[in-house]
Amino acid sequence: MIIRRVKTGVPGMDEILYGGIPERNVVLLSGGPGTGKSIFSQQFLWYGLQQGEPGIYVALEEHPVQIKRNMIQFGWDVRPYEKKGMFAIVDAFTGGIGETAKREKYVVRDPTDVGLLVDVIKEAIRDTGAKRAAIDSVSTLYLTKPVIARSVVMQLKRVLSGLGLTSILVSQVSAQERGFGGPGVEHAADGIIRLDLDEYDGELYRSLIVWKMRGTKHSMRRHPFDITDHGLIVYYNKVLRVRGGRAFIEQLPEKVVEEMEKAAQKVEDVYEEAE
Ligand SMILES: Nc1ncnc2c1ncn2[C@@H]1O[C@H](COP(=O)(O)OP(=O)(O)OP(=O)(O)O)[C@@H](O)[C@H]1O
Repeated sequence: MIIRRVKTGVPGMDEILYGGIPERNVVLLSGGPGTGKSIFSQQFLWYGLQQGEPGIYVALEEHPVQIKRNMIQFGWDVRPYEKKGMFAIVDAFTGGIGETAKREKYVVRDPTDVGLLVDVIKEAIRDTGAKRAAIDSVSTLYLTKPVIARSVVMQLKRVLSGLGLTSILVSQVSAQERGFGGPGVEHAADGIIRLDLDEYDGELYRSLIVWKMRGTKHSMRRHPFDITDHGLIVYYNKVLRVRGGRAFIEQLPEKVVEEMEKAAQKVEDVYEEAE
């Protein structure tokens, strides 16, 4: 049986994942402040929309108006897709307070009530026919109650994966923390992608590593990436190595690069044949 894959739409990322995220996987996108988690998850949804795949964005950290404004900066204007009913923001931020919030269709009055949140998410999925979801950030749901972290993620996973969606759960960790958001969460997730921003010798370097991804082979290396006016670009053909407190970006051997490219191309071919 072939595993269907969902392309992230982040250039270079699908090569690292040997073709994309296996369908229905719930992926923890973890990282410190300013590492690019929100942008990555928005790019993932935007790419889906370009492929005709509806999506939902669950906003727990930012006002929906601000999210749309941020996305436009990268050329990702979701408003026409909202009008068409292909995209929805679940507002779990405002609690329904404010004029703009009153116009939002999917408002979670009490975001600490996970049952309520799940109900609104289900409604948004039903209405849009979503195939992709991003929750930004899932850590907000259990910040003050770490003991419920695993059960929150499991509840979300049952709904999202059960309804056939492929999802990104943004997980905030502190800048120096080595983990991904707590043991319960890390094991419950089907995949973990870790984004990092580290200072070496007076300079900040962005890099990412796929820690786990059920259902597929993936690169085991730390790859550098950039954030540009068009979103993230991952250098799947390069590796970030640290020696003596200094960072070095090195080209990977041709053979390794080719293997990733071939795997990603194979997935493309399978899809083309299926069409
Ligand atoms: N147009 C751009 N070009 C280059 N870099 C940009 C651009 N826009 C934003 N950035 C970078 O992206 C960072 C913000 O990314 P993002 O909001 O995705 O971070 P995050 O990981 O979600 O952070 P947090 O957990 O703090 O919300 C900024 O700090 C900046 O470094």
